[in-house]
Amino acid sequence: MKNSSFRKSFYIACKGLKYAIVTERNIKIHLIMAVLVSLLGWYLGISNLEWLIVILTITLVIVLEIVNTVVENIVDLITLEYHPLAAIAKDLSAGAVLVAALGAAIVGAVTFLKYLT
Ligand SMILES: Nc1ncnc2c1ncn2[C@@H]1O[C@H](COP(=O)(O)OP(=O)(O)OP(=O)(O)O)[C@@H](O)[C@H]1O
Repeated sequence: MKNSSFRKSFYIACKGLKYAIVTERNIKIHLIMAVLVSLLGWYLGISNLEWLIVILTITLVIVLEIVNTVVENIVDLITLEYHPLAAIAKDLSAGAVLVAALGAAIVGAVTFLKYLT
């Protein structure tokens, strides 16, 4: 019973991830960037600690992009009419992704530049 419920939760989570990847252009871009950054990390032989930081950073950006999609869908469910609060909610959510992406760019620069110079 518990196993079957865990399997169902896992299936539902995978369905959500599939939806995000199929419908969200930005998530596709983040995933392609994640693969490229991982290949670069492997090529340059970055340390275990650097891998941890890079993986956490990639995870943070992708998780926030998924949460941004959640916010957009909930706002659209509440109203498709123009509403200033809808704009604020969506803009804040997009702002959170931007902060994480800027942080990721800094992490990437600090981690990789020393191997490339
Ligand atoms: N109901 C609304 N009322 C007011 N402004 C809105 C509304 N829906 C969207 N907006 C404005 O349009 C912007 C883009 O919203 P939209 O839902 O189109 O996201 P998107 O362009 O699909 O984002 P992403 O590219 O991250 O998927 C929002 O950040 C907000 O400023």
